[in-house]
Amino acid sequence: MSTAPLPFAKGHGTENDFVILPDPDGALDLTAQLVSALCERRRGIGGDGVLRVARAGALVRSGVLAELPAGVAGDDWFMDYRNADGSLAEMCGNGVRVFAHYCRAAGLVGADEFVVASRAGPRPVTLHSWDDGAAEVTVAMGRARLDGRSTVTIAGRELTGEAIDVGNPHLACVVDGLTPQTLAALDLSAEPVLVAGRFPGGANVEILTPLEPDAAPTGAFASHLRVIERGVGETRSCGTGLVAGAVAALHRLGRAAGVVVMTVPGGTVTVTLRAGQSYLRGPSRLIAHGEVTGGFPGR
Ligand SMILES: N[C@@H](CCC[C@H](N)C(=O)O)C(=O)O
Repeated sequence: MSTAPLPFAKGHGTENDFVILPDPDGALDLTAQLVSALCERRRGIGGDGVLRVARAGALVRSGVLAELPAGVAGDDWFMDYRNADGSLAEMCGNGVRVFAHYCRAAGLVGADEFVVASRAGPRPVTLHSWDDGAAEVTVAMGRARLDGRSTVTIAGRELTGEAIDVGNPHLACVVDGLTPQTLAALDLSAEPVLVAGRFPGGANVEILTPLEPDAAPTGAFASHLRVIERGVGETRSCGTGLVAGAVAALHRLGRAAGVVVMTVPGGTVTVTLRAGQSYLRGPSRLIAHGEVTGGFPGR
């Protein structure tokens, strides 16, 4: 058990909130128990997940990573993402925006364009604006891969969606006739039931309204989305889920490219699909810095 104080920061991207742990040398024993205790909203700091900030090479040396993911360099800053239940995930789109903001504001990087490494590979970021508390960030999220259709049962209702890999697994369900109001009224408290064996590692589930022209006359589309995240439950936003939702909704129109303004309970982001690439643009907020005391559970 460690008694040394553990520095942390707290941030969120469209209210998908994270405990950020600076650990450049990858020395912290980040157990599932410690992650879930930190994310607990009454006894802990509270968060949908943890972002450990470490050099990719240091995580290989300390055994957290078996090897560098393809395209990642040892000196890259690596987003070691953990869900609130302590499980690992390959990617977190809102997390990358907050992670990039943290790295820039903390002086770990000296430029507004750099690469954030993740288990899903490198994710180039652009900070359009930033200060110690607020930033606007675009993340190049890579190619989102459609992988056939499947179903999910939520609160006794079966929905059909597109399985989509955004580095992590999603089932994005565009529901005919769903409006922002009827979406907001859905009870998503029950655990979604996926088809047995279809997603061996589980999946994040998105429910969204069909595309409509965005209110601003820019040629963009608009959609409203809610998400139930693997390893967390319903969250107020999910960046990879927003990309998956945009891909599924455009696919229904026979399109592989387009701009979609996506609204979630925690705010609004813009997803752009172009030439086989996906881009997620939205806000990041850093709201607190502190120290977890030595006697904290899990340490
Ligand atoms: N909130 C994230 C996704 C986090 C990981 C997800 N729960 C999983 O297990 O795949 C995002 O913004 O993308």
